Amino acid sequence: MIEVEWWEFDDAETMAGEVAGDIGFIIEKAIETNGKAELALPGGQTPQPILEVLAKRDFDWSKVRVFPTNERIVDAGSEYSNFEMLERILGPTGATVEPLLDHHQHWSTKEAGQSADARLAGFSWPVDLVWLGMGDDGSTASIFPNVMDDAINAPKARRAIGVTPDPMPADAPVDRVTMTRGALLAAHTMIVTLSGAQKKELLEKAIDDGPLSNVPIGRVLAETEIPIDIYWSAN
Ligand SMILES: O=C1O[C@H](COP(=O)(O)O)[C@@H](O)[C@H](O)[C@H]1O
Repeated sequence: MIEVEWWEFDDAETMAGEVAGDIGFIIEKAIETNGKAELALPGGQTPQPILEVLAKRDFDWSKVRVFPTNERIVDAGSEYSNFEMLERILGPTGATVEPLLDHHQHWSTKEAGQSADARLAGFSWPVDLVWLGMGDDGSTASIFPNVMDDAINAPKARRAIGVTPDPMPADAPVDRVTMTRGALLAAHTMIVTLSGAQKKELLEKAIDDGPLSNVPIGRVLAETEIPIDIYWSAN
């Protein structure tokens, strides 16, 4: 049975302060211990207010490297890019924000996955933090329900693969690259952030179903060997 602790908040703003505080502690400890901090961060809406609070903290940001857990295969500057979002919020701090892809190249989905895999080899595994979000369908990073086998069962050494979602998510109908389950689990600390009653119910069931879960977040969390903190806000 995995070890999870839920932290519940009335609103996204209160949650942002708490999560940013906890991530700040992880960064400080990592810099103190190893002289650097390496963090895998989610895309989507939920992380943005948290990152905005975190960006106001006064670390030696030059020792912090972050990268997205997943990315949309889009041109440089696209509003769909998770890297662009991280760069916009954390770039001004002086942290190094690493893309999973060279967005100036025109990759096939498979090539994009291979390229992301090669880029991820440049980090020190396990990384200090893997932070996950969750979609309405139980997806996490860009591991989607109907097409999750390759990411869930990837060879241990494979950290990223290309993904064609089926169906395509309406809010960003493009192919992706995602960290594999093996890479997502290679972390000193793992947290999940989400909001809304429907997602809470879905995640509780996914955790209860464990390795038999039919949604990606359940299949990923079922294999964790470290305690997981789950931060949830009602809205
Ligand atoms: O598309 C994505 O969405 C999920 C969930 O995002 P949210 O807006 O519901 O918080 C996110 O975890 C993933 O990294 C992102 O690419």
